[in-house]
Amino acid sequence: MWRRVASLSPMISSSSRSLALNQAASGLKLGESFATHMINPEERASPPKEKAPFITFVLGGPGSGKGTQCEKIVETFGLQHLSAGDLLRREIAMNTKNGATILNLIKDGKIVPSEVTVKLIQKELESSDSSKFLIDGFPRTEENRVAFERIIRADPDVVLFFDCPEEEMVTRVLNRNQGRIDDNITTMKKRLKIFNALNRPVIDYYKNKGKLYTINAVGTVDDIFQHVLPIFNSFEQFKESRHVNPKSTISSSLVESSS
Ligand SMILES: Nc1ncnc2c1ncn2[C@@H]1O[C@H](COP(=O)(O)OP(=O)(O)OP(=O)(O)O)[C@@H](O)[C@H]1O
Ligand SMILES: O=c1ccn([C@@H]2O[C@H](COP(=O)(O)O)[C@@H](O)[C@H]2O)c(=O)[nH]1
Ligand SMILES: [Mg+2]
Repeated sequence: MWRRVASLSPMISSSSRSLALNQAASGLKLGESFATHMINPEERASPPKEKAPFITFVLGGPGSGKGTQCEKIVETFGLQHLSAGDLLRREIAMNTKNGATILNLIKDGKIVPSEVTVKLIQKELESSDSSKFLIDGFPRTEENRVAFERIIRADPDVVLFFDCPEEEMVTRVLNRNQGRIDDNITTMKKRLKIFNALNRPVIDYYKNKGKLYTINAVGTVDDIFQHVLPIFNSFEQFKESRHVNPKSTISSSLVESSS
């Protein structure tokens, strides 16, 4: 397990410094991948130089296109995609001790207890070699958000919100055809209610923190991705990692940032 470290390095951004420091202290795989060099005895007095992970939360209503856009972000910028819904569905498929409870909650469009979801995300973060993550469909509630901060001890660097009209989301979900237990009109109505009641306050929270990028999620997949590109391009660490569409530069007026 990661453990807390009291002193904070000025080399690490406030957003994710606890995660990097805790991982570095634990000697776990993720911590190793963030370390920029091995520490020799002369360097022990210097502040640690571990790089904090870059965390993006991907929010939006059911069927707004989060997963679809995440695939494109992964292709272009190489972040690791962690879909909270997929992690929960994997618990069901593997028939774990929480599987049956999770199935009933998802069937009903309800939110799985924070502790369960955050622990699944934590396991993925800890076992990953990546330092850049897209956390898709999480946090769903203010309680989820607080639990993530408490357990992972990190904040997102960027929050994407795919803003899509309800009728469009309903059409997309009902046509998805991937055999999801919650892709039916009854569950969809419940999911929309829960999205408006519980997820919108999270979106507002990040808007007030200046971390929210609202993207108009209507149009073709490629059109929408053109709104996503400039967001990642504006971060130094992604300029180098682009391996698709290297010439594509899009006016920042296409995207509305609250920052
Ligand atoms: N821009 C788009 N135009 C039309 N259909 C789309 C668009 N983007 C995604 N879709 C389709 O809509 C459906 C929902 O998309 P996706 O699974 O990416 O949404 P999501 O936000 O991840 O949904 P959920 O929250 O239910 O997981 C999929 O069948 C996908 O192929
Ligand atoms: O953080 C989360 C994410 C998801 N759920 C439950 O899973 C379904 C489907 O999630 P998708 O992100 O749309 O794949 C969602 O309706 C919730 O029931 C969750 O509880 N917590
Ligand atoms: Mg999805």
